[in-house]
Amino acid sequence: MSSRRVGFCLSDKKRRRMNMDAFADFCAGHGVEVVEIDLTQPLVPQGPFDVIVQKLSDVIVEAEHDSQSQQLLVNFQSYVSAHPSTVLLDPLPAMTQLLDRFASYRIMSKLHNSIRECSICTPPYLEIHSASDLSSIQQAVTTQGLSFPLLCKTRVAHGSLSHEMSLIFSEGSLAGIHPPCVLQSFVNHGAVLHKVFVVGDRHFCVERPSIKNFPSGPCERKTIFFNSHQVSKPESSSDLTALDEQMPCLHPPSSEALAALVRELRVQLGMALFGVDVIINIHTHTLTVIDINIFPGYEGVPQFFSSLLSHIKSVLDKQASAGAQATGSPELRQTTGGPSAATTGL
Ligand SMILES: Nc1ncnc2c1ncn2[C@@H]1O[C@H](COP(=O)(O)OP(=O)(O)OP(=O)(O)O)[C@@H](O)[C@H]1O
Ligand SMILES: O=P(O)(O)O[C@H]1[C@H](O)[C@H](O)[C@H](OP(=O)(O)O)[C@@H](OP(=O)(O)O)[C@@H]1O
Ligand SMILES: [Mg+2]
Repeated sequence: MSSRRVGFCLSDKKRRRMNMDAFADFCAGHGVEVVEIDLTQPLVPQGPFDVIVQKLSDVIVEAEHDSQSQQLLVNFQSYVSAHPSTVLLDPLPAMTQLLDRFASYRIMSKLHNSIRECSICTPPYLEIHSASDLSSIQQAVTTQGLSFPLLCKTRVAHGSLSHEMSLIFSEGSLAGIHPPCVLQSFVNHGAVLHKVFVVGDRHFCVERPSIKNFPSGPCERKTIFFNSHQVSKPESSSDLTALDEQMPCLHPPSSEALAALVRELRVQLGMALFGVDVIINIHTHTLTVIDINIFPGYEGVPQFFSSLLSHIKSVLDKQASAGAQATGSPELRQTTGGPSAATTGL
């Protein structure tokens, strides 16, 4: 197999977190050249690339209000459009939709009906688009079937501010929310989170600390403000994650249910690199999906490098055989190489 060239487009934080230099060394040993793409320089001289692995979420979010970031995004998209044989992991439109919790929660809410072989659900949630009077929010909470405690999360699902959230215990405390945001019923799950990390057709489930159980229903308790990275990182340990009373261990999610969930999400999202956060409801024992992340950290997945390289190779092999016909439209070839992933304009 001639040397394959893989470009990486990551924020500095992501590049360090992922240890991209170590991944480049790992790939070099397998005949795959990994190079870092400098978005601020012309892309053509830096290419060509067989595959580009990107997490441009920072640039996409900043492009909303910053012309320089918008130009970087336009340059990148122009390069990708002009090089249809370059496989993008993952396509920008697929990634962009997950930067908006309104969009990702709509996808999550349909899983219950699209996965028939097992029981998977998502907590009731409510989109709060703009500041509204308290009574209409309270009314909507009731009519949408949400139950206290409620979690309030920002609409933007990426970046440090997106991890600042609150646990709300009473209707009166809803006055403190800052739209645009989502309200989501808190589900007691015994302070154990199951992080499912997806890399192409492989997935890995890692157990993590999580928020403790709370009495169901409204109560006169002050809102708890927290950062999600304080409660569900491997080392997270606080009053918020320590159970107030012992409870029997819950069975982890069944491998069949996780496989069905990942299979469905890979088709729905058209992505190869994503994470799904899953909890088990302590009352119903139902597998409950609470979050989807783009290109997560894969902490606790020692197989990440080998799985990513394996996926890159499989995508390129498909590209090579599909290139033989070269009849598919360029857009269809700009996918993750996964199941008939559809791409839509940015
Ligand atoms: N509906 C819910 N019921 C119970 N606990 C929840 C719920 N939603 C979130 N949590 C808890 O809050 C934590 C953070 O929530 P969430 O994953 O939505 O935030 P996030 O910032 O997107 O996290 P990350 O990006 O690190 O995955 C979860 O790991 C879990 O401990
Ligand atoms: O783009 P961001 O910074 O929001 O991406 C986060 C992502 O939302 C998750 O919080 C990841 O954590 P895990 O789900 O535990 O992997 C973060 O990974 P990390 O290794 O950087 O903590 C992403 O940054
Ligand atoms: Mg999460």
